[in-house]
Amino acid sequence: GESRMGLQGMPPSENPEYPVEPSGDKKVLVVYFSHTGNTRTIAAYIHDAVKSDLMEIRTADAYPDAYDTLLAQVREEVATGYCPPLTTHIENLASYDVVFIGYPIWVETVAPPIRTFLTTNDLSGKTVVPFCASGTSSAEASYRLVRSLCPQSTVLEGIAIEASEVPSAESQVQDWLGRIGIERTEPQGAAVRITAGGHTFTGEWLDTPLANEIRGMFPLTATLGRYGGREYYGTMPQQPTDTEEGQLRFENGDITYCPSNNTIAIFYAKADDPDMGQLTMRIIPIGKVTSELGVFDEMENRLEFTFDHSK
Ligand SMILES: Cc1cc2nc3c(=O)[nH]c(=O)nc-3n(C[C@H](O)[C@H](O)[C@H](O)COP(=O)(O)O)c2cc1C
Repeated sequence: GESRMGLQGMPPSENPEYPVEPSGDKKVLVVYFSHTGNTRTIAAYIHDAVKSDLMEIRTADAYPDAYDTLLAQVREEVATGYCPPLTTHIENLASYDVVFIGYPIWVETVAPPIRTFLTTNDLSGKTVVPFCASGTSSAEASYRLVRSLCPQSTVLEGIAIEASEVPSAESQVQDWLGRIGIERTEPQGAAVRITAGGHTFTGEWLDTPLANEIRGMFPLTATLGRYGGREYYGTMPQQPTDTEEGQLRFENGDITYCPSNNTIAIFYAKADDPDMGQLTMRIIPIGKVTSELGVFDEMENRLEFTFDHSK
């Protein structure tokens, strides 16, 4: 997809990675400042867990590396409420619904570049989520500052991770995202309805070239027979052309196409069975049955199945 952010003064390697569709119908941005990389690592955990854009905030003047010099400068900046100029400019900030804001705790509060970011950008009406890397300080004062700098935003519970914990904190971050209700929602495939022997199943169809080609044949009727106590399969009424290589494993519920013998199958059981969980012919997933799979065990061994759009 197109990159949705305008960047100035940043090398190409710093462009946001994988601009992808956001979580659910919300557009999410993860923006952060990091001096020694801990906040960057947490930002990556969030970016991996949530469908978001990712952007690092850079200052016009780099902070010194020497700790004492840096500490003296940061103390002064925090005491005076100084806003260091940034080279990062997010052109379409308005289009985001949720903005994660990451920073190291510096002298008990938000690192000054974030003060600049929150002062120069309008986040009103958005959901703002603070996250930070810290030493041993509480992050509460930093959250208060975030709330006071975005009074018109909904500021959610933040997370603070101690520097030494950062490398092993991915699941902690995922738990927190679940707690605050921001989780990745997988894109929903097209809803389909499958009927056989008086039963109706609901399912999702994938958005792949092959799956779409087969969906174009709906209503698709085929006679499928039970095999191995795990699947119903049978020959397709027409042969699709847009095939891929396929795979030798399946999940229960998978609706698949097998190019070697032009068959469609519904796998309903035994994905974890040491013998029957293995395939000898490659299959390509095209959809998934989302309703109760136990029904398949009780149906006749040979049946006419109809795949159609859900009405
Ligand atoms: C100048 C400076 C001041 C800091 N002040 C604090 C502090 O007051 N409380 C704290 O818990 N950690 C403090 N730290 C530690 C950082 O919050 C911690 O190392 C953090 O993981 C750095 O994140 P980063 O790697 O993203 O820059 C300070 C670090 C620096 C460099």
